[in-house]
Amino acid sequence: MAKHWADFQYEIYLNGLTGAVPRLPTDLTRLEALTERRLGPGPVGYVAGSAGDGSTARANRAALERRRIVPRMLRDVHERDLSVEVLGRCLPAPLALAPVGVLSIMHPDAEPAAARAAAAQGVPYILSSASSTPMEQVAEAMGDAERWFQLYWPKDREVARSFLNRARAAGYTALFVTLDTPLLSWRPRDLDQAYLPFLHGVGTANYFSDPAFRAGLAKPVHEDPDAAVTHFVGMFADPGKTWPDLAFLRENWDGPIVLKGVLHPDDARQAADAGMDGVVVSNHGGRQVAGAVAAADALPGVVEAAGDRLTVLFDSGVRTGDDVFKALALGARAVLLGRPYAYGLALDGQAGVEHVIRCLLAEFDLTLALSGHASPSALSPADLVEDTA
Ligand SMILES: Cc1cc2nc3c(=O)[nH]c(=O)nc-3n(C[C@H](O)[C@H](O)[C@H](O)COP(=O)(O)O)c2cc1C
Ligand SMILES: CC(C)CC(=O)C(=O)O
Repeated sequence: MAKHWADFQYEIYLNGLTGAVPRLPTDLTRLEALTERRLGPGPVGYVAGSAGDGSTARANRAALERRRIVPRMLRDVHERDLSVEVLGRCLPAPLALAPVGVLSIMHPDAEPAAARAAAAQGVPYILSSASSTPMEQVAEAMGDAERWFQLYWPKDREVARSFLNRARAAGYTALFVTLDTPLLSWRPRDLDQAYLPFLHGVGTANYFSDPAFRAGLAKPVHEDPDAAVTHFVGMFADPGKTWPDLAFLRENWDGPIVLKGVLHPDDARQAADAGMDGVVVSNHGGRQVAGAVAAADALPGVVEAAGDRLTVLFDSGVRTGDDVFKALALGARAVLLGRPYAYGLALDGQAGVEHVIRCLLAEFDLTLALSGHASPSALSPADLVEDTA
């Protein structure tokens, strides 16, 4: 019998018999406000902020909220199985933790704590290139859990090649290449605080520990950290890249490659033509293009264009179990969770991230069952209506 994530609900009530209540709210939309009170203005602005006036981040939520579930009754939901196949792996639920860099500004235990939480719950963790901890150390923290690596594609080919070699050697099996960040967007919350973690050396661990990166420095990092940061800023991304450049990644990575940040159906077709394995429909949580299409509104078009040539994943705005339901009903195979787990980490370290995962999946499991479905594969757009009021 598959695990019933909804059992967490009963566990909470049972614990209540001894007077215990959850340390964090079970409504994950409340975590941001709590984090705002806990962290300094720079870090909290960085994680909670988005591009421009925040309209894309708001649109992400609105596009999910506008879609309403139409529950069905009397359909035997006693036994449920939330498992899905993603990139050739069987996942226990349609969820992975999105790559979120610089987690040490949230909590000193940073990426290893998030990775341990994901591993404990059996959920894949996608480690960011811009992590505060080198990829090898995070891999160790994950034990034998599924490891996926996110690449910010460096301008320097040798550094890119070195990252891919290191990731493979450390046991990462799938590569997520983020396309929507060739430049950092206009982010007023960060600009008003004049705060960018990288300039404080945070998020540079994979670079500063990389032999190919270090070969480009006149002096060792510890002798001239400012020069190392400048070198990092110069090579972090390359706005000159185009579709044919993907051949380099295909030649240097033999596992699945997923392009993150795809919103247009034609880009999905190009991804498939370039031999990619999947796409993440994402607008980076509203952090890149202010005024961009909401991710949930872009999802159906990408799903149609992808057909059976690509695995389609989704992120941007997922906060609740019903958001997961809606993304899957619109055609995503699984969702990536972003800010909520970073807030869980900020508020309660590894335990906070585990709490977030368990709440989200318990709520999803219950939403699925109460809507008359026993597995994610049963969902379709017909389970939703659009609230046009
Ligand atoms: C603080 C922060 C750091 C992020 N760092 C990365 C990153 O290093 N690589 C990446 O591909 N996406 C990064 N993202 C984007 C997430 O992977 C994901 O697309 C986004 O958080 C989803 O939106 P949501 O937070 O509204 O759910 C970051 C997001 C946040 C909030
Ligand atoms: C721009 C990156 C370095 C980190 C990131 O993805 C983000 O802050 O959204």
